[in-house]
Amino acid sequence: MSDPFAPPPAGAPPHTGHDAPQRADTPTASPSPAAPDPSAALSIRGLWKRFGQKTAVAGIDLDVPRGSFFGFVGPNGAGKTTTLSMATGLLRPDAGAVMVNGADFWADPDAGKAQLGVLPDGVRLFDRLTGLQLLTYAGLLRGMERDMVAERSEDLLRALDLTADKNTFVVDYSAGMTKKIALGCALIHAPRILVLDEPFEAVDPVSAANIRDMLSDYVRSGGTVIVSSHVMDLVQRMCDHVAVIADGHIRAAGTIDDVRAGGSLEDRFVELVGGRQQTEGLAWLRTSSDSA
Ligand SMILES: Nc1ncnc2c1ncn2[C@@H]1O[C@H](COP(=O)(O)OP(=O)(O)OP(=O)(O)O)[C@@H](O)[C@H]1O
Repeated sequence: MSDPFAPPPAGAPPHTGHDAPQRADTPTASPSPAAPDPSAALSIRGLWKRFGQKTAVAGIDLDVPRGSFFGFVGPNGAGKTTTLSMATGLLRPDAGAVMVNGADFWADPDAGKAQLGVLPDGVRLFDRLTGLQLLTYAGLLRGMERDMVAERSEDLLRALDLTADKNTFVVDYSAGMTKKIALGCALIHAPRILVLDEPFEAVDPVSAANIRDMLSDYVRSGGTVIVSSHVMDLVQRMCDHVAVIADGHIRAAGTIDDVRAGGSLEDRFVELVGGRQQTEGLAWLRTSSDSA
């Protein structure tokens, strides 16, 4: 049997790990430096995704150690959501390999998904359910016993400060409340790996601190958290590992201390991705230039 993770021979179309159609403009994968790491919670090799002419993810390699609190950062449009979507079964890669806890994810996505709790970006929920009903639905969908679902739902509602709103329809939740109930749905089956796209966006500081504590506790007990965020200070304080992505390429990855190299993560991020404007800015926006 051929090695499913072997890079394609030179000139050959990239290995997809599944039956994705090949396009003439699909990039030829550059050989990855090594096979995926089976000891990692998530190991990615040569992952590609194109949308028309736009290359969103350009053949990245990434290892997320088990038991790590892993930050995934990058500027707008860098490829974070696309990468996380391909790593969690929401989007089929054009090429490349994804290994979750040592198993080829795209060879058996259902088995992979069972190990993951996912908070996707732009989450679409069944919002005509109440918060409690939505958690119950998520738990039952994961094959959990009804008693356990009921118990964990109450625990989650308390931890997320949503108990008072448990019988409110999700459609009537604020953006932050919606984010929190979606997070609850990702947690209810106690997965070994959590993949959270911008979990703190729109969440108030007290709830965010509670969620951080909950996630830190989860990591201490052996779970792995992968979290995308734009808030460098938060990532620096909360995570032990980080990867920086820009233009679909990984610019740096490793422990927080390795990546920030003595400075702040924010300064290092700006250095790695560039983009600070040296121009005069928007002259017409200054109140002093009132030509109107
Ligand atoms: N379904 C799609 N169709 C076309 N282009 C897409 C699609 N999804 C993503 N892209 C493009 O791929 C690139 C990467 O997008 P992605 O959403 O992965 O970035 P991101 O790092 O998550 O950005 P942000 O921080 O703004 O959420 C962007 O240029 C985006 O416009």
